[in-house]
Amino acid sequence: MSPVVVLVGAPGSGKSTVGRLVADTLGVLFRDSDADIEAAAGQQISEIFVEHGEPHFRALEKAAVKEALAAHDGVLALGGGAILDADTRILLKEHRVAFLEVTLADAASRVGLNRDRPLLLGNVRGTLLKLMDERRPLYEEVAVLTVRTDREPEEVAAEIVESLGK
Ligand SMILES: Nc1ncnc2c1ncn2[C@@H]1O[C@H](COP(=O)(O)OP(=O)(O)O)[C@@H](O)[C@H]1O
Ligand SMILES: O=C(O)C1=C[C@@H](OP(=O)(O)O)[C@@H](O)[C@H](O)C1
Ligand SMILES: [Mg+2]
Repeated sequence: MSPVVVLVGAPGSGKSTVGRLVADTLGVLFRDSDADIEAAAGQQISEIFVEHGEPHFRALEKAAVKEALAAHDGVLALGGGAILDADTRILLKEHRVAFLEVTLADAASRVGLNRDRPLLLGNVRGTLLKLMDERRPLYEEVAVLTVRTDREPEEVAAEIVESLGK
């Protein structure tokens, strides 16, 4: 079993939003590694960060991604930092991965409006800039497709569906 497509990209690139649209279009299930982590831990991501720290969150994330890659055959959205783990990147090489590319301005305005992201507390723009610079090579390393997101989520989803030949 393998996901139809796996979405990676920075926070605010639209992985969760676009992933759901792609799944709806294809008539398959949608899964989000962040939601899996929250369900397994019985805590929100922000609570996990505060109570147990980022390394613990990353360990939960690594296990959640491994499990979803092996057991899910719909659309899978990962958290923005999942690709930081080298073993996860190796696993992703066996999958169809799409990188949702986002500008700093778009990411900053989208996460500013949205639910809490513990990593971005404080200086949202500065943290996003650093994180996007550091991670871009990792997103590009695992992706077979790069999709621009400076347009409506429906258009982003349509390009991904088209790339799948469906
Ligand atoms: N292409 C887009 N254009 C405008 N807003 C978007 C787009 N994609 C996502 N959003 C909005 O940005 C916010 C973050 O989206 P989300 O899917 O949670 O991103 P991610 O999972 O990559 O962090 C949400 O409020 C969502 O509605
Ligand atoms: O970029 C990151 O390190 C993170 C991104 C978040 O997911 P989204 O990319 O869906 O916001 C979530 O996994 C956690 O807050 C850490
Ligand atoms: Mg998300």
